[in-house]
Amino acid sequence: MAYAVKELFLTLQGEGVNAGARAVFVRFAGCNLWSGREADRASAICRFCDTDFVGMDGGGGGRFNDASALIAAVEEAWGPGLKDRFVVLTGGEPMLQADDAIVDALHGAGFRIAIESNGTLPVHPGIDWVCISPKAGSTVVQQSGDELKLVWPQAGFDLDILESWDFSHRLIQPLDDPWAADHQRAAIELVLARPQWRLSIQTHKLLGLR
Ligand SMILES: C[S@@+](CC[C@H](N)C(=O)[O-])C[C@H]1O[C@@H](n2cnc3c(N)ncnc32)[C@H](O)[C@@H]1O
Ligand SMILES: Nc1nc2[nH]cc(C(=O)O)c2c(=O)[nH]1
Ligand code: SF4
Ligand SMILES: [Mg+2]
Repeated sequence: MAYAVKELFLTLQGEGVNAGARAVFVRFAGCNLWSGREADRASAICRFCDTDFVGMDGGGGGRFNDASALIAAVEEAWGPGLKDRFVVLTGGEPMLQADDAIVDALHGAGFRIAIESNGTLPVHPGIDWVCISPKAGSTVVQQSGDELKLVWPQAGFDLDILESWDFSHRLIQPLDDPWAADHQRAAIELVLARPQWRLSIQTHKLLGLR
């Protein structure tokens, strides 16, 4: 199978429990909750996306004709060293494209694989670190994993129900938009009221990382 990748780059994981870790990011093109076109944003299921995932024209992006071509690009981005290799599959929605061939090839090259997914598709069982970020108005079928990362505020979620899902870590990530300061305060209030949750800050934005 061929894979459509918007961009592929080495950075530090900015969010969640693994924040600060060196990682190659593979941003797959396309999402099932928004077309990515601004004209469609207001009618999309997911309306607050901070990411351009349309096309294959970003740095390191392109069409990769098979898994070995994609993994070669991931290895090249990682650089020298076979230990502690770490890759994050994101997008867009990575579960539209992440398949056995990619998971097997990345594991074969010694990578620990994390994913950032909206949870509307079952996550590949071979993935080592599953981060699910649910979106109001979608049906979340992947209700287990390593971290549940809820962008906040988001109307339409019952936190008692989310707390019953099977995740090792629960994080609240303030919505980044023109009212971010208000959302940060709301997120802090939520964590102060509900100790099962922790705050996730998008540190790459603060640090000027990609
Ligand atoms: C761009 S998404 C790609 C992965 C997948 N489609 C998803 O939504 O989880 C990566 C992460 O950014 C979060 N995110 C997107 N837009 C955001 C925003 N405006 N503020 C804070 N987090 C945001 C998502 O919820 C998700 O956790
Ligand atoms: N540095 C960095 N960390 C991230 N964590 C999740 C990201 C994403 O867009 O999925 C992201 C991203 O785009 N950059
Ligand atoms: S589900 Fe993820 S990639 Fe898709 S529009 Fe929402 S935040 Fe963006
Ligand atoms: Mg991002």
